[in-house]
Amino acid sequence: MILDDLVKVTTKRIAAEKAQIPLSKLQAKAEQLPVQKHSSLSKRFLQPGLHIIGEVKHSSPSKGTIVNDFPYLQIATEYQAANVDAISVLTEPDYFKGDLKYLQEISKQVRTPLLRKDFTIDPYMIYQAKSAGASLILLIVAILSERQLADYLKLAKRLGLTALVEVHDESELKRALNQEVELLGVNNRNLNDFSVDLNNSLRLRNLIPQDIPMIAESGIKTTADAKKLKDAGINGVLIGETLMRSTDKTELIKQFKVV
Ligand SMILES: O=C(O)c1ccccc1NCC(=O)[C@H](O)[C@H](O)COP(=O)(O)O
Repeated sequence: MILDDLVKVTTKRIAAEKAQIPLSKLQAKAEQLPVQKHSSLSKRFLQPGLHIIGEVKHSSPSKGTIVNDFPYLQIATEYQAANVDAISVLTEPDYFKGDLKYLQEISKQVRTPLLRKDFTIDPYMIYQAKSAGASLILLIVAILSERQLADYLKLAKRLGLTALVEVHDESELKRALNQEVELLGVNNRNLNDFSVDLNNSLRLRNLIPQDIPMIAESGIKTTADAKKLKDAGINGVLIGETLMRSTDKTELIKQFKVV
């Protein structure tokens, strides 16, 4: 399965990065940065309306290269001007052509909260996210043990980061809800065959307490998709490919916001 490969390459990459910048040095840097008031971000997603997380995504395992031209700073600036609630920045290099430097540079240019979109499997990556200017990190339940999930949630909280905890099915959701989760993402993409089914989000919404904001992730193409999700009580959508391929991202975001 693709997640196994992603974990493998990420483990190797992080080992190499630790050899370049030791954990102690990164930790010292991250811990001296200001801690934002915790949980204000997740609460924001509970406010009325459909919240939008726009993704800066160059490539993906399911689609290959999505766009040839990738002016990531310009894209993030456009997302901010269109008033997205957060910007997801892919930093995984091997399958998504992402880079931590995109996050670092974007954080210097925009004030919108940034999600470090990567396959978090080591606390080192959480310190990296904080140091690079992220406000949110992604924790994918499928690739974490109970212990890791609990420890990473605790570390994120201590650093003032909001964790978007991602699940794909009922059993992962159950594991997530055993923890103190403040923001839940439901991925509509089946990572075995890459098929996308928005019903995944619709089905799981009913099993998630109303006070935990839920973000539907992947495969959102049209305003009709977004409306269906909003009408089902879903608080936000994370949109990558559709925005990346759009020649008028501002207008498209405007349309998604008013479904
Ligand atoms: O996008 C993929 O092909 C993919 C494959 C394996 C693991 C994760 C993958 N995507 C990560 C994401 O969560 C999406 O980038 C995000 O939900 C946006 O999806 P989309 O709007 O369909 O680009």
